[in-house]
Amino acid sequence: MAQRIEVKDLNIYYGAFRAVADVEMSIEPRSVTAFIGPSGCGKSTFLRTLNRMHEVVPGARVEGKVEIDGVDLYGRDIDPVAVRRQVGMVFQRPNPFPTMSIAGNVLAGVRLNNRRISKGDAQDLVESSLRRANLWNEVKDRLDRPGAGLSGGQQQRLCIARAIAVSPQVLLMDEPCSALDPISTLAIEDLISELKAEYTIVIVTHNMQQAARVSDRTAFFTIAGTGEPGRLIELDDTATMFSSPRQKATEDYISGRFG
Ligand SMILES: Nc1ncnc2c1ncn2[C@@H]1O[C@H](COP(=O)(O)OP(=O)(O)OP(=O)(O)O)[C@@H](O)[C@H]1O
Repeated sequence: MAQRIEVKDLNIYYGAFRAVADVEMSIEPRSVTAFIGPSGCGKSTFLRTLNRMHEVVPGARVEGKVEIDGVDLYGRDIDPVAVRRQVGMVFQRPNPFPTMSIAGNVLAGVRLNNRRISKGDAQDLVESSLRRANLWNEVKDRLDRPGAGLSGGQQQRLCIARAIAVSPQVLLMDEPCSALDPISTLAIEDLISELKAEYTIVIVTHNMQQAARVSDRTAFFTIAGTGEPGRLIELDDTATMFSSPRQKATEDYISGRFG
């Protein structure tokens, strides 16, 4: 299920502004890759190009290639909606549909994709997705209650259940724990470590300890100054990045001297 992502010579624009320049990157399947770097260096922008969410912003565009198992997501015949099904996304703030039931939330993506599904299959999918998101035991007796009735951490696991219910190959997470308390954060981090057995996971985080805890590989981005594009400076095994980075800019950032 998990797939390799190859980014080739990618430049990302908002209108005339080049927000991210010249990214070359391989993202390994069945692993967690963390994006770190100072505010404004383009981590979220780059993440959103990996499932074609970037182009939802008027005037936004990319040059270059993002290949998933050799297929360019920006190829001429590629349907962006199909890409977003293949590459799921979890956002900073948990965003379940508040009045929709817990079960309805899990099935929301499947229904949006117009997939016909029998009642029995729907129940099975709700259970299996919630189990994989480590939420089943907490909600199994209230599946028909609104998603908004859950705690923030539970809502975020519900969003992860919703994302995995459509069987994506890749999961993108944009600061998925930044709105959560430490206990909920640990629950999500444990979940990420479990899910990487099946998915290619990419996570943007401002929390260096979190990058060190959950990721196998870390990519450091930075900007030279205001108005300059963000650039990928270094990508390596997380243990190497945090113990002996090759670039001085990486060392300064992770040791707290910059950013
Ligand atoms: N919708 C947009 N329209 C125009 N410019 C944008 C838009 N979104 C982001 N940018 C610009 O693109 C650059 C990269 O922003 P982005 O949010 O990707 O950085 P980031 O590294 O994720 O930052 P943070 O860590 O603060 O979330 C910034 O200069 C930002 O102002």
